[in-house]
Amino acid sequence: MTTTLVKGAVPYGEGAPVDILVEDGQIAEITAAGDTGERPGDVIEADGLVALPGFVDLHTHLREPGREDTETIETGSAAAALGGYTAVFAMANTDPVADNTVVVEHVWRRGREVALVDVHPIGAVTVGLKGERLAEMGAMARSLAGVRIFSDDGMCVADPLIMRRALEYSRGLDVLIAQHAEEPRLTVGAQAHEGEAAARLGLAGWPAAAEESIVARDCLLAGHVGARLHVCHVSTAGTADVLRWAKARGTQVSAEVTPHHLLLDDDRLETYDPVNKVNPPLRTSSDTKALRAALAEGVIDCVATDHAPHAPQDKDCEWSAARPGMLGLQTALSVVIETMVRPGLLDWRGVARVMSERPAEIAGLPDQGRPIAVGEPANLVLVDPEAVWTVNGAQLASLAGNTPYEGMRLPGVIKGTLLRGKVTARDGRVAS
Ligand SMILES: NC(=O)N[C@@H](CC(=O)O)C(=O)O
Ligand SMILES: [Zn+2]
Ligand SMILES: [Zn+2]
Repeated sequence: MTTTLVKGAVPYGEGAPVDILVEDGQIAEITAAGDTGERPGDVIEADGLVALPGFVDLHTHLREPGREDTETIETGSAAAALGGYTAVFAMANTDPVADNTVVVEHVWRRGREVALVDVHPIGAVTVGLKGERLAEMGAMARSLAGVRIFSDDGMCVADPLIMRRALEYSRGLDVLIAQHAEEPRLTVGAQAHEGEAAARLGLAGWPAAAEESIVARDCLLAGHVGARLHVCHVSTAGTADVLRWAKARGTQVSAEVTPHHLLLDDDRLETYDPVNKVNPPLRTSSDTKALRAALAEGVIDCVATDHAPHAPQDKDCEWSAARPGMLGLQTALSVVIETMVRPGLLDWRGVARVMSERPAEIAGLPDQGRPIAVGEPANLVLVDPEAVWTVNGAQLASLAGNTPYEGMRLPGVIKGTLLRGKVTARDGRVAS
């Protein structure tokens, strides 16, 4: 039997510190700090640390297979563990695309071998992400990988009839379609959010309505066929309004926002530094404000990183040639503290809700996002809420270094992550 004693942590940052005894992957005892006698096994000194359920990321790009020069399942899993994650969903836009059982089973198996975080492959909705023919969703759902989320992320399922059919199948299979909402006809050649900043810099604009119109359409389609829908990386105030309306009329829709869309805005364009290029683009400061409010309110259900590693040659080039995307796994919590906890929009219970509980519920993971209570799986993250750190892309576990937070001082340091009782990260190092 493996035993770990977490000493002096404060679950959800509420009340008196406790000792949490973990045995065989489960929380076996919770007692007032100091009351637990000598125990054999590992001890984690967690005095004053906030204990939260391990985070669940519904949107991660791990780049294996195909771009192992930028991230592998192993390096991405390390970044996830260091970021406090105990489960991640790996997007299907790999090379080859995860549109068949061979690829999703590879990702699943490799994730198990690395064993730093539960890696759940997302299957593609359409063959090759082309938006033309549905992929074999049923076969992927029934495979060893047990795929439960399907997405063409990177591309929008733009054809309304294909989207309708996908939603109908998803209902029958009890899986979830996650849409990258972007009407492609409205974003041809687009480089940045369509607004003042892009106009001044002469960058082709990416209108908010390209996102909002697809979200509205998909909510109507999901309601019509009685399916669930998940909206990836919500980036505009208008999308939050559409979601509020759809939820009020009973649509089964959930949505995520990325840390970068909560913190950064199109003021960043002034530098022309492609590290700030991302899809959907950084919007205006009034959008970030509306997204924070929508997350606090529950109109946006959760935070997902859209961790998108890119090689230097694909990022350190002229703006129009650069690939969109930014790293996110190791900075997500700090950005959520900065944008949501410090301004008083969320307390630690709220952080647990948006980073762990809601994503686990949306994905249907029975053993993640669970309460910190006796008998529950020991998926835990220990956070020093007062500590501050300086982001350095080269020191992050990802193979790529494209963080938009380079040099920024951010609050909140992750001191430990436990996956079913096994320590996966401790004091900034991945457990071997
Ligand atoms: N977010 C991004 O800018 N890029 C993602 C694709 C995506 O999430 O749409 C990627 O795969 O690089
Ligand atoms: Zn996307
Ligand atoms: Zn993505």
